[in-house]
Formats: sequence, structure tokens, C-alpha cells
Amino acid sequence: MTGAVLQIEDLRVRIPVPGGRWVGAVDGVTLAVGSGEIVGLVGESGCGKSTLGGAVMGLLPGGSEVSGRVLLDEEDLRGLTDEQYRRIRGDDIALVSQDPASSLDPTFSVGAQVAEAIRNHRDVSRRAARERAVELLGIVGIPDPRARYADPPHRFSGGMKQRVVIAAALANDPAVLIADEPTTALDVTIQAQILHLLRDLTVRSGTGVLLITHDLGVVAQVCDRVAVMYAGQVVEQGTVRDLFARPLHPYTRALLDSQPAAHHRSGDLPVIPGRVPDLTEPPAGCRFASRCAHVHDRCATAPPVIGMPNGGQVACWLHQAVTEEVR
Ligand SMILES: Nc1ncnc2c1ncn2[C@@H]1O[C@H](COP(=O)(O)OP(=O)(O)OP(=O)(O)O)[C@@H](O)[C@H]1O
Repeated sequence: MTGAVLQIEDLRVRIPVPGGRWVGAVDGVTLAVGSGEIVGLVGESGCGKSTLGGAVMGLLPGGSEVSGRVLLDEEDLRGLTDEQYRRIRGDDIALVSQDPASSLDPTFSVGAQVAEAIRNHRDVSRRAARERAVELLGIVGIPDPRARYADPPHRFSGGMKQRVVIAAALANDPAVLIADEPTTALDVTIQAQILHLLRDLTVRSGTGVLLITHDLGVVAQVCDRVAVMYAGQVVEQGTVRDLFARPLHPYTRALLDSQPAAHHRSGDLPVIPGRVPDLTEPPAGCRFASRCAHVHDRCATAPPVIGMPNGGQVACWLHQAVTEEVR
């Protein structure tokens, strides 16, 4: 993609674990997010989604080894010092995570926290930051924001807290927002409101969003494109419309078939028979082979990434005859 605000190229992340071993949590991921675009990153627990988000945010477990490139507006973030990273975090790149309560300081008012997010990165007066914070609280749908400015987080519901977190994250118009399961802790109706809020705000500001979720229902609601991650690798990516209408990878199909029905509790995880392989010793060849109904001798060799005529990509031998290899 040209003009991507976030371009991830052949990213690999290894995390050290006891016994001198390494978890290859992200293994050769290439992915782009355009301005104002929402790209869903889906997969079961343990597939490396949060580690990928952490690599973009510069927030990985100590001792992790990273290779590949993470370009933010064409600048490679991988060479940044901790201090440089601290400066761009909350400014050029921002994070909204699952639990709004842990993102907010219980001892400060919500308004002060949004104002601080502004003053950490902008040389503005307290008064100007306060006015902007009131405005932002209004934009994210906090009723009567001037009156609620001084209230501490515990006076807000989970959904309202997440709105405050979004206000703080978008305070400085970041180029990229990493939203890691932003609605998993919320009930279904509130979930939809928060997702639509994110969609409206980021499309309007041109912020590119990487939306990490295990829930394809969330992807269907707000994403433009989606990347399906399995065992540290992206196995399929494409537009939401194409991928839902015609999933190509057997893992994508299994994920779609396993999504909890609408009446189930929100936050339920998909259930696919078998489990994600141990990423300290990933299998050679296709990593989904042991769970795949279409497994074949050739799956003992890692499949190529194949470009489809509609612009999508899939890493599966089933489609090799269809078009050309991308890499
Ligand atoms: N701090 C850590 N120390 C050791 N291993 C880790 C650490 N963080 C992640 N991992 C491992 O990296 C792999 C990918 O984990 P990650 O949390 O990125 O996956 P995920 O898809 O985001 O899962 P979830 O949806 O449960 O958050 C897993 O095998 C996990 O055990």
C-alpha cells in the first residue's frame, strides 16, 4: 500500500523465556494501515496479536529481540531510543487497551487526565489544555463535560471510562492508534457504541487504526480490512467484504464458523478443535496443518504468501494454483 501511515515489514519478535528458550511471538508479519483506515487483527489467544501491537508501541517484554521494519509515516521506529519512544507515544502513536480502569489513574479527575495527555506533548497553558479537554470529553460523548471534568474515574461506568481513555488517546491527533481489545470488557450494546465512536473519530481525523480482537463480529462492524493471525504469522488478509464473503484460509473459515452466537456473552473466545502450537518450537511447514481439514503432504513445507486478484493475500497451498506468489 502506498501512503500508509503504518507499514510493518517482515516483523519478527522473539521473547526470552526461562530455560534459555525463546517464544517466536511474531514471525515475519507484513501489514499496512492507511490514513483513516481501520485494520482488524484477529486470531485466537496466543497468536501474537498483542505482541505485534507492543512492537509498534515500543512496549515489549525486556530482552525481546526484534527484526524487520515498523514505519510510521515512513520513519522507522525500530532505531528509536526509549526517550524518543516516550516522546512519540501518546503523540504520534497511541494505545487504547482492554481495561479502561487500568488506563486511568483513580486519584485524578478524568478531565485532568485528558488535559495532562495534551500538556505532555504540547506547549499549551493549563487553561487551554483544560478547555481542549472539556471539548474532547464532549466529542467522545460524555454528557455535560464541563460539569463532569472534575469527577474521578470511579464515578463513570465502564463504557464512559473507555470514552475518556479514547479522548486522551486521540487528544494529540495521533497518526496511528493501536486499539487492543478495546471493547472486550464492555457489554454488547456499549461495545457497538464505542466501536462506532472510534470509527467516526478516526475516519474524521485520518488516524490509522490497528484494531486487535479475537472477535470477527467486531471486525465486521467497523473495519475496512482485516489480517488473520495464526501462531505468529498472518495467514490471510483482505478487505472485510471479501474475507467474510469468501474466506480463503482454512483457519479463517474455522474462525468464522466458531464465532459465538449473538446471544452468547460478549467476550467469549472462539473454539476451534486443537490448539495453537507452542511458539518456542513451532512446527515446520504450515503451522495450522495439525488442525486443518485439508491437510496434505505439501503442507510439511511452509506455504508461500499468494496474492489474489482482488488484492487479498493468503498463505495456503490450496490457492497456489490460483495466482502468483507474493513472497
Ligand atoms: N511477557 C511474555 N513472556 C513470555 N511469553 C510471552 C510474553 N508475552 C507474550 N508471550 C507469548 O507470546 C505468544 C503470543 O502472545 P500474545 O499475547 O501476543 O498473543 P495474543 O494473540 O495477543 O493473545 P491474547 O488474545 O490472549 O492476548 C504466546 O505464546 C505468549 O505466551
